Amino acid sequence: MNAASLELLRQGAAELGLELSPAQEAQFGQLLRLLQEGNARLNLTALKTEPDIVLKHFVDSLTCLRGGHLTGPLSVVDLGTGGGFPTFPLAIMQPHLQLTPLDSTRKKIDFVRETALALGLDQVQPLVGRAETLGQQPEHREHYDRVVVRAVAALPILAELALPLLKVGGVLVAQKGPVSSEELLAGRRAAETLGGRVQEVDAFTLPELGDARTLVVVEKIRPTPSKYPRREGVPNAQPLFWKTK
Ligand SMILES: C[S@@+](CC[C@H](N)C(=O)[O-])C[C@H]1O[C@@H](n2cnc3c(N)ncnc32)[C@H](O)[C@@H]1O
Repeated sequence: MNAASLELLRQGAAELGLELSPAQEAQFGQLLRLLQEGNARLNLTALKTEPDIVLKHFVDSLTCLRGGHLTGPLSVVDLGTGGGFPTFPLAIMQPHLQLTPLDSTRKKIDFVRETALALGLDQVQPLVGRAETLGQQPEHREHYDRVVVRAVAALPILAELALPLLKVGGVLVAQKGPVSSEELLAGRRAAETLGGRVQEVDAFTLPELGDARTLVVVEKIRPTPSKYPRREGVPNAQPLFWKTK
């Protein structure tokens, strides 16, 4: 990683109250290189330049740590991880998290597995599958302390995909762009139907770029009714309390 990009990473982390050790800086440098190589083969991300990757993937992912919901020895599913975000920045900065990056696309999970191995991140255990299916399987349903999700779907869809995976007392941390009042209302209603309650809506801007972001935190307060999640594709096609596009 060049000196200017490293400085962007340090500043972005500092805004979140984080200081990178030399070992963590080296891991981010290696991640950058592996992502650029992987991208040439697999088209994992539209972001190609170093500062773009550093700000829009690394620093952006670290903002999931706002509010302190992702610290300590917690089991965390990263639902729809794609090329490994926010999993990798979280794993580097919070080594006590037990992370399960989940994606329905095998080639993405293969990349995440190889990259975790190369970075020595043993606490990252990737999984191929769809959240709708896993959410109905006893070994995954109501099994995790946290679900984190970045850039996957509208809130009512996320609520249906994520809340069944959480233990009662667990928390969904959904990182999104700007959230309209309509989406938030639908998200609140969906969360209530699924055993959750919106606990916090944290609107902020990304360091350096100023892009709008929202962290929506949903606590699971009772078990999810057994009919949720509905079968594959239905949460997206017929979102609870939300119009389809
Ligand atoms: C836009 S990408 C976001 C990737 C990553 N979270 C990021 O921020 O860069 C959305 C990812 O979610 C995955 N996905 C969407 N719906 C899913 C589901 N129901 N179960 C598992 N993965 C899903 C897709 O395969 C895709 O890789």
